[in-house]
Amino acid sequence: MNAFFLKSLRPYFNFPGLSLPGAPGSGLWLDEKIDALQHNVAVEVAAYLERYPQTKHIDVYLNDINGTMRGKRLSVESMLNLEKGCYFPLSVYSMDQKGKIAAPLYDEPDRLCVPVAGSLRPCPQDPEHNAQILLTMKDSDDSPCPLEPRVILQNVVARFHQHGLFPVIAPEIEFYLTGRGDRDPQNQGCFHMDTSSAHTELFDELEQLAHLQRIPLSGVVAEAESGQYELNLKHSHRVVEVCDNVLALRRLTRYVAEKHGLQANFMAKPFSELSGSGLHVHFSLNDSRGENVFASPVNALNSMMRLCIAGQLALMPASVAILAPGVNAFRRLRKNLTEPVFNSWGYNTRSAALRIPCSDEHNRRIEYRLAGADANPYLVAATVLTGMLYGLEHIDEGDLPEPQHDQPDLPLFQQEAIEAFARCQYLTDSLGDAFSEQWVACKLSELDWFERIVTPEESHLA
Ligand SMILES: NC(=O)CC[C@H](N)C(=O)O
Repeated sequence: MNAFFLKSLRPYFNFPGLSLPGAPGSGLWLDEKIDALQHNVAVEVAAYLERYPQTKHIDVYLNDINGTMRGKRLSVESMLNLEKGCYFPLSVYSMDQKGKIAAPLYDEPDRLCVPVAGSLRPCPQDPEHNAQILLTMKDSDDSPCPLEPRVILQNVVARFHQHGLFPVIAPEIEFYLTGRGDRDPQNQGCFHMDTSSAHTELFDELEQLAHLQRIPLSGVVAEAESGQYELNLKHSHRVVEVCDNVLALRRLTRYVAEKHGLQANFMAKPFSELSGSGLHVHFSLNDSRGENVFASPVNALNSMMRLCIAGQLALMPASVAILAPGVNAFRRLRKNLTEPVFNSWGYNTRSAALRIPCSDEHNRRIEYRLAGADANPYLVAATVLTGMLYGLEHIDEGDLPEPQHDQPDLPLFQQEAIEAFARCQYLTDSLGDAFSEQWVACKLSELDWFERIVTPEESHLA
């Protein structure tokens, strides 16, 4: 990390024992290192098979750039050799939302994919007989694959860790339950307790399976619209793992809904007249002792927090292309009371993209509300954290904005958002050139496909 980062960090936050550059030798850093060393896939498999002796199959999978799981089901025998990994084509990371290879890579090479330690768990479908494990792809020289969103997030998080800072995140994912004719007719608005009880069995099963999969689901809330709900995940400094869990939870929710004759819809704007669905993420920063660096009175937010807010705002126009991954996500970014159309920050307001929720000082955090429920959580976290790094590295304290609305201007159409992303070298460098090129190619290909479709509504216009 460059000297500039250190220059801007030092005056604002001096915690004892900070040794730069490199790892502080204690606290959360060590905690994660010890954990990684203790994890051994062969040991994990043996313990799993002891606990689930009836296991017949294992799903091995990668999460692609759109957050779609891609993998295969193997027989239980393959579990015994799991640590050796298996091969998938690199083009898994060039696929668009429809699974089409949008940006062909030279030679279509296969790459070795190895299991992510600690990710072996029962599959939601028939957990006694089916297991699942997340894979991570290696590049040709055995280094982590730069096109993999999980790796991209790991790299961004590592930039904080090098300086003894530990991002903490807590996601909230909105979705609609649809199916049985119309949406749930009993809905009586936000937080209505009887609304969730209309689906008691479904949510009970979701909770049980989430527990089985070690997904720390901390709440289910009825949202503003009929049939709309929000799933809350517990905050954690294991940022990458939290994002693994968001994707596992989306899959789990779809599965449980289907079992109950319904569909879980994670589109950002499934119904033109109703509120959209967001992936809101709460961000804070811990020091190596686990203390929240943002802790400060609400009317006097400290400089670290204000620099992070300013950085997030500065990079927001370029970030939209990642936070809104398709045309549908842009339909959500329109004027409405609660969707974050005001590209701004504010206290306790849901119309701002960055909201400072009510909390005590020690839980002070930024809720980043712009991403759609369909966004890839690894990329959302990597992008928003890059904004925070930008603030810490490049923004002067004198430039910190007061709470405001309608600043900065956001690109509200996908084409211009993609262009703004491609122009922002700080963000494309942070996510990696190879990935950024793939993303632009995939998104342009999806947009091209979409714009060729003639909708029935158009015929009424001629
Ligand atoms: N309760 C809320 O915060 C509503 C959020 C809104 N559904 C969105 O799309 O972001």
